[in-house]
Amino acid sequence: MNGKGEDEVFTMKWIQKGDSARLQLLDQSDLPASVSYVDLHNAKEVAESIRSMKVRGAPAIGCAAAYGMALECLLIAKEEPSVSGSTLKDKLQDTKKAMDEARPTAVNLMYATARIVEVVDTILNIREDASAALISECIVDEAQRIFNEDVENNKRLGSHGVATIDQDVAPMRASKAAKTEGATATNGPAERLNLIHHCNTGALATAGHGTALGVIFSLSQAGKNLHVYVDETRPRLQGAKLTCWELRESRIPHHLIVDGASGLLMYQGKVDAVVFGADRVAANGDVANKIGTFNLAMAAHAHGIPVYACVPTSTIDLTIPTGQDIVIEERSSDEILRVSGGASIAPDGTQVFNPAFDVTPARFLTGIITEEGTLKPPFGANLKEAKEKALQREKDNRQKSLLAIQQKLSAK
Ligand SMILES: CSC[C@H]1O[C@H](OP(=O)(O)O)[C@H](O)[C@@H]1O
Repeated sequence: MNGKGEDEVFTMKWIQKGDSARLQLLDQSDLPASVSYVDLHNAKEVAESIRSMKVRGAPAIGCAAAYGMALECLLIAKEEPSVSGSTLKDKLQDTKKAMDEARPTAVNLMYATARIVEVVDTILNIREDASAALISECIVDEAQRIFNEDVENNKRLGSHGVATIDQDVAPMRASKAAKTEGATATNGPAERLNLIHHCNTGALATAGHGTALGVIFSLSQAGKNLHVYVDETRPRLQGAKLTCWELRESRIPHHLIVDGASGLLMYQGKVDAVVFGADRVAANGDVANKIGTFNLAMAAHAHGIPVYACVPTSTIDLTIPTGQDIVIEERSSDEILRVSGGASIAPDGTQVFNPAFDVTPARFLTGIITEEGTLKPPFGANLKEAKEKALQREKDNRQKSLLAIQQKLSAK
């Protein structure tokens, strides 16, 4: 995950020979016990991998979905080489609909599949008789662009995060350190920066580097002395299983805690800031994220501890006015009743409510760290500006790919 050598673990890899392709996907449900991969050959297999959380994390889900659309288009082009552009578009829209239903809260999924359909529109507007093979080539290019843009955006987000922590948090840490005598058992030396992180938002949840964990990696790479309290994050335990695995790989000091321990740590003055990712950000700055985020942010707010949502602009959904309008995915009872699939922890017949996400009202956030910079309240106007900047950047990138498409079209 840290970009070293051929044997490095990767979240997903596109493998194509001629008109045959597969998506090699790290099966995250096996971590940390084992590192294993699955080969996916069509959109249905990708959608099932998203639904069963073999791949999870909003940006990673978006990248996988885009590749799933590319797999499907290649298969259609192979089975029906003379299919018309409009028929192909109809089939891909059906594919998008099925893919988008795999996990309804993470907007990166719908954002990515919409970009793929937009490419088809772009091509057909240039030449309505474009072949399915050519359209497939352009869709593969767009899926690769979505993947590569996510890695670059996360690194930019990480550097904004370092600047924000230096500006907002380090002075508070320094004044606290002046009052603290000696190191504490978990916090380490007084000058060390102690963060709480929720769920998993690292390279495993994205195309690379990560969002909130990406800020932590960037702080470490900048030589900051830091330590992380890792929320285990019930019920799927992404913190315990995935974040601890990534922090160990990166040799960043950390302690695993139960989600309910964050309040005590704040009460004891052991927390300098709280960072987490997002699955969808509404136009007013309300943040949908892994269940437990709201309680964490509220406790931090009550203690005057800075709270940052770390969000690529692809996760911002300006069509959703407030968090009240965000669909919250509910998952199976067994995720709560059976820890890692073991025996039930509650009496037979116990009723279960298992929302996978909650919504943190914008008023509990100190900032929203994006690749376009760190946004402070009032979030509405600032989110709109950041999204517009990102969309312009995407349009510029699309323009370059449009030129490449036109060259391909004229060469055919
Ligand atoms: C940068 S990942 C964003 C988000 O995705 C995770 O959810 P899940 O593991 O269920 O896919 C978690 O909410 C992260 O904060």
